Amino acid sequence: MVAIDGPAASGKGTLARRLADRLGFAHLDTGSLYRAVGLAVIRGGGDPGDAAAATAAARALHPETTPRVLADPALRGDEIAAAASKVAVVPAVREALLAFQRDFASNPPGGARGAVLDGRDIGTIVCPGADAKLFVTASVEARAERRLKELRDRGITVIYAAVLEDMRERDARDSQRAVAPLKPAADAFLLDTSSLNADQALDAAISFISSKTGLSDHCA
Ligand SMILES: Nc1ncnc2c1ncn2[C@@H]1O[C@H](COP(=O)(O)OP(=O)(O)OP(=O)(O)O)[C@@H](O)[C@H]1O
Ligand SMILES: Nc1ccn([C@@H]2O[C@H](COP(=O)(O)O)[C@@H](O)[C@H]2O)c(=O)n1
Repeated sequence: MVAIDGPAASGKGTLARRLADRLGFAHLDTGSLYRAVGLAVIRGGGDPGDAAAATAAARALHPETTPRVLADPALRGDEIAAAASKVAVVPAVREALLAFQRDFASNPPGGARGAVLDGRDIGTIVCPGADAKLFVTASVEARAERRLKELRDRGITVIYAAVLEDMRERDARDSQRAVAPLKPAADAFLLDTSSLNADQALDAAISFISSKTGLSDHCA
């Protein structure tokens, strides 16, 4: 099992998807779970900062329906990212989402031979016994540039300064919260992608994972 953590737009999701593909593992983007809770609160007319509403929404997610909920394109907006980081500070929300993540890691769906989970607390809390842990990072400016490009490619009008400010706010909320803050596990491999493209990041991750676990390409 491979655990990948890191801040927003560091490239951890891209890396996790590509690694899972190369290794023949199932992939879970755990940020989508928090986004689903934030979206449910907003759709219910509530405030993502309301701990009771967030807890009720997290407890209402059921394993059988969760895969469909996680595929909702409405999860991808920046408003939902901010809502996700607000519900994520609530300990009862995190507790409610833990079993689904751990079950995915230990029983990967589709008969996959392993799992890659990416998020903020995978190596520290969700799967502290992971076979390999990576902490993917990049400068906040590089991450804001990436997110800006991504949003503009989707036809969304946005300015760099606003994206940078959102990124800083989310970084602060994620790394300063009391429960499961964003931080590298003591035994994580630190991968700074500021000056790496996605292929270079994948190569660096594969060589770390191979040295740590002996796992190699699914196709090799
Ligand atoms: N190494 C890289 N170099 C440049 N751009 C990258 C790199 N890796 C990913 N990207 C691009 O940066 C953007 C953010 O990447 P990605 O979604 O993988 O980040 P993330 O850490 O999962 O973000 P989030 O936590 O917000 O979901 C995407 O548009 C992606 O294509
Ligand atoms: N393991 C995780 C994953 C995510 N979060 C929170 O959700 C927000 C959205 O995550 P993305 O990866 O989709 O950007 C994120 O800012 C975190 O607040 C989390 O707490 N733990």
